Amino acid sequence: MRQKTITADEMKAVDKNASDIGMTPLQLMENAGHAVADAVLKLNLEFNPELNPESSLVLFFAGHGNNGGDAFVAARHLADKNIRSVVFLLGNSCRIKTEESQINFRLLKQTSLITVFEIQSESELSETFNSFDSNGADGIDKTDGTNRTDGTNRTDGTNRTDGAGSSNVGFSVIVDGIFGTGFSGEPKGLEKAAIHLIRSEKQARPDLKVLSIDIPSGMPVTGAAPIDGAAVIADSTVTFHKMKTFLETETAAEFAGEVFVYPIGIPENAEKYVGTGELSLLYKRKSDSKKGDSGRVLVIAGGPYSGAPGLAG
Ligand SMILES: NC(=O)C1=CN([C@@H]2O[C@H](COP(=O)(O)OP(=O)(O)OC[C@H]3O[C@@H](n4cnc5c(N)ncnc54)[C@H](O)[C@@H]3O)[C@@H](O)[C@H]2O)[C@H](O)CC1
Ligand SMILES: [K+]
Repeated sequence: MRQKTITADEMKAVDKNASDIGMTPLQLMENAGHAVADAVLKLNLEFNPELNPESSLVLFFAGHGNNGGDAFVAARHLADKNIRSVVFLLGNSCRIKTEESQINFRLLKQTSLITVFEIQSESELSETFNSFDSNGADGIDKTDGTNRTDGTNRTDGTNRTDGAGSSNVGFSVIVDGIFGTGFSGEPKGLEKAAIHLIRSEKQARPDLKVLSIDIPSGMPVTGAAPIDGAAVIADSTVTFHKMKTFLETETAAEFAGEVFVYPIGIPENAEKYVGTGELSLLYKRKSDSKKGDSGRVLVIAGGPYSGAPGLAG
């Protein structure tokens, strides 16, 4: 499996092989998130944390899969460069699916430059977003040095001690970590609302940069057109390890923007040798399948060694 472009399923198989030989999912997520932070910095060359650390704010939309986990890591790496981020986790943190994503979510609370909101409903999404949109960084309450993830009192713009609102700081970059390669079907509810919000904000503010992690959320990994066109339209997309087949489609040309491929430290042997990852690529038979349901095999054999071909039948 050493071709230049790979599918989402093949990427999962490589991930599994990498894990089997000692490259943990946590390490891969760390490298992926670091790559996203790097891409954000390249996207917005106006960030100048040394001269003016308050000049820019990045808004992350995160879902409950590892795509959201990459977003958490990226926010932490941006904080390392003195750049403030706001993270909108769509739904409750108890729904975060994987251990590596949970670990990185918890780490967000250890950094004062990151503010986290666990968004519970569509109305809360627009209220919280508008508290930033119209008044700069008004949604951030930093008096107690902690991040508010409790679902209370987050849109009033009061109790600021740092004057962030008066500088009218807005989001200069939105990072889309809602859905990655684990997405299927169609976006609904809060996720769908978030996708529409990102799209309408981009339309209203052409200067705003939108960066998608791995794939624009809502775009099918088959490369097919999104249902009802409900996918993020990004200025750029950061994908990992290798170019993905779905990012070379006509749909991607419409939604993904410029595509950057970042290495994330997958060891060569994870792809060179077949491992347990390949098992996931095998055709899955139905538990009630009968003879012939899963296809037919033509055995061409003969000569003195007829036992094996005979048994194959
Ligand atoms: N080697 C790599 O490429 C690495 C990739 N990483 C990142 O991981 C994601 C894939 O993560 P995964 O958890 O498998 O999938 P998602 O983040 O897309 O999570 C989807 C989440 O949502 C559920 N879901 C699916 N469809 C729907 C739907 N229509 N509505 C609601 N919910 C839905 C699904 O059940 C999942 O729970 C990859 O894209 C990269 O960003 C690693 O971090 C590093 C290695
Ligand atoms: K995404």
